[in-house]
Amino acid sequence: MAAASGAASNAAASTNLLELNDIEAGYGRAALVLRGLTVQVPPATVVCLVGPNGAGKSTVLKVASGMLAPRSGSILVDGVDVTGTNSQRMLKHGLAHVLQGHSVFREMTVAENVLLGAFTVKDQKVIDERVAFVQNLFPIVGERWKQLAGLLSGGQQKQVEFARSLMVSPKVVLLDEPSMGLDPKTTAKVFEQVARMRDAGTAVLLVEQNARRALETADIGCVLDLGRVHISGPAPELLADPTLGELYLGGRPAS
Ligand SMILES: Nc1ncnc2c1ncn2[C@@H]1O[C@H](COP(=O)(O)OP(=O)(O)OP(=O)(O)O)[C@@H](O)[C@H]1O
Repeated sequence: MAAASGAASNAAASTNLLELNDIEAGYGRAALVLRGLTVQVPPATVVCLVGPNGAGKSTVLKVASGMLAPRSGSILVDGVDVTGTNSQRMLKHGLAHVLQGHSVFREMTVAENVLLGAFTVKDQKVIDERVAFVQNLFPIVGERWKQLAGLLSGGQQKQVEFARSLMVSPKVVLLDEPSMGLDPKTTAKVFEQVARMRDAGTAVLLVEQNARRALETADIGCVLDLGRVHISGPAPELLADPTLGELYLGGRPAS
């Protein structure tokens, strides 16, 4: 476990799909929220950001997706410097952001919701291949394809959001609190789906309040505090650390 360093800091630069290097960022004239934050996301890996309320976890995702321009530092996607790129172009570079809360359009069908994610894709054959891919990954999406999304449960709607994000064939999916508002059983299923995305080859940068549960799915954990990565390392090591458990994960690990 590394103190005050980025995730997977031993990985060579070229092996990371996303790198946020020494990022400083904040809102308007208010004080900085991120103060020299470094996070690295290798391929087919779930990296999870945990930390206290207000630590800046969602802000990291906003910077990564181009919603919020950093004041300093650099953002690399698959080795290409994309610092200062807006959110629409970030999508083209391969970063898909699944926002906090529910973002399905309830009055539209599951199909319409998912296909919205492919609005930049012109080739129908590619769209068809991706639809088959997401329907295979999230069977409920295929089963309820023609139904109104508003008729699905919260956990099923989350799968529609995941499917929509995968329609651009992203290099990295940014997931902001995917378990928000879901009961424990549904939360467990949502994390299973996150693992399935990773196993299908997509890298994930995940922000979660439900830190212990998220770290059980993640490969790498980063503890944020005071706007930078305080500690990072393999998620099982973070989970097993009694001090971290007390400070950041809501208690000691179960013995
Ligand atoms: N749109 C905004 N405008 C101004 N300040 C903001 C905005 N969004 C967040 N902040 C501030 O930035 C800081 C970090 O917020 P952020 O949402 O990134 O934290 P977080 O770690 O995700 O918190 P939580 O776990 O409570 O969701 C907080 O002090 C918050 O008030």
